[in-house]
Amino acid sequence: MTCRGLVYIYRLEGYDVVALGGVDLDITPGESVALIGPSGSGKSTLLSLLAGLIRPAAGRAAVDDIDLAKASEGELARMRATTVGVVLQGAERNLLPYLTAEQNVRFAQRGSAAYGVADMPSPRDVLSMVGLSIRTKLRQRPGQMSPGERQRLALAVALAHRPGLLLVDEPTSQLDTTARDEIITALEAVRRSGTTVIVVTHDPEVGARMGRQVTIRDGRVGAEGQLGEEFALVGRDGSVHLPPDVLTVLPPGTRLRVHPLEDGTVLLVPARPGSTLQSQPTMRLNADKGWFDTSELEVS
Ligand SMILES: Nc1ncnc2c1ncn2[C@@H]1O[C@H](COP(=O)(O)OP(=O)(O)OP(=O)(O)O)[C@@H](O)[C@H]1O
Repeated sequence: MTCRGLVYIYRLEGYDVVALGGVDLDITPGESVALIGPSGSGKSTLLSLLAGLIRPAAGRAAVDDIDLAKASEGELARMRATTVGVVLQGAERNLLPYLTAEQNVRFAQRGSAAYGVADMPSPRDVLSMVGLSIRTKLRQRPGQMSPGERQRLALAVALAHRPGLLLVDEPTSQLDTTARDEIITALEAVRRSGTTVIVVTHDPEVGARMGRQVTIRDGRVGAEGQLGEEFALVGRDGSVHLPPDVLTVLPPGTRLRVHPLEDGTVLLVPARPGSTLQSQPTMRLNADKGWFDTSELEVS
């Protein structure tokens, strides 16, 4: 999955909302990625674009070999039936209320079979991956299930055709910690099966359990985390989104002097009148590793 300079604009009467202002992102097969970031930053919009539910206003987005800007509606519907599984926010939106759990999965498989997908797992196997394969659960309708079970059923429906990419929007909102942990366990099982997982989440625990965390801020990729370490990214235009803790020291609008040092470190020093390195907060960039080390922030 690749995005280059991806832009999306909601056109409202009288004004436009730029939800994505140039997203650059590559996700390789088998990765599990959490899209995190403040409310309104563009996470759900990015997920909807990757699902082919809305079209980019500019830039490029591709899932496998499918160009999401150029593909026809039919090609996008085929993509969702064959290679991508989508779980929209709110489990109920993904389920048919009058069908049992097993029938919901079977119904989704019928849709994929119409597009030529063969060799799909049995509904029980799919439901087993999300921990819902006991006999009583198979026969329950969504309305008879707990909120966490409904959410896991929505995951199963999205996984029914064994997609290579699973897109999930806020799977744990309004769930208690037990139900949340069961969702995380299910997502980890999906990842282990080789499916790429992209999850929009506000839940730090879900974020931490995905292999990679991508922060979306103001419609762009703001920072990345991996193995507990946060990375800031230099964009294609040379801009850098600073992590929130750094922004408290170097707020938006701060003019910076940029000092590349011989050891590969770059110092960012606020250009205040009469400032010296000793009297100003200084940000240190490690050019070799490409990250900001916030622990080296010198505030004197
Ligand atoms: N249907 C819509 N019409 C107009 N503006 C919208 C619409 N959906 C989202 N927006 C705006 O686009 C921007 C990005 O919204 P989006 O829902 O993608 O953010 P988000 O990071 O997913 O937020 P949240 O975490 O609250 O779900 C916000 O400014 C939002 O108000």
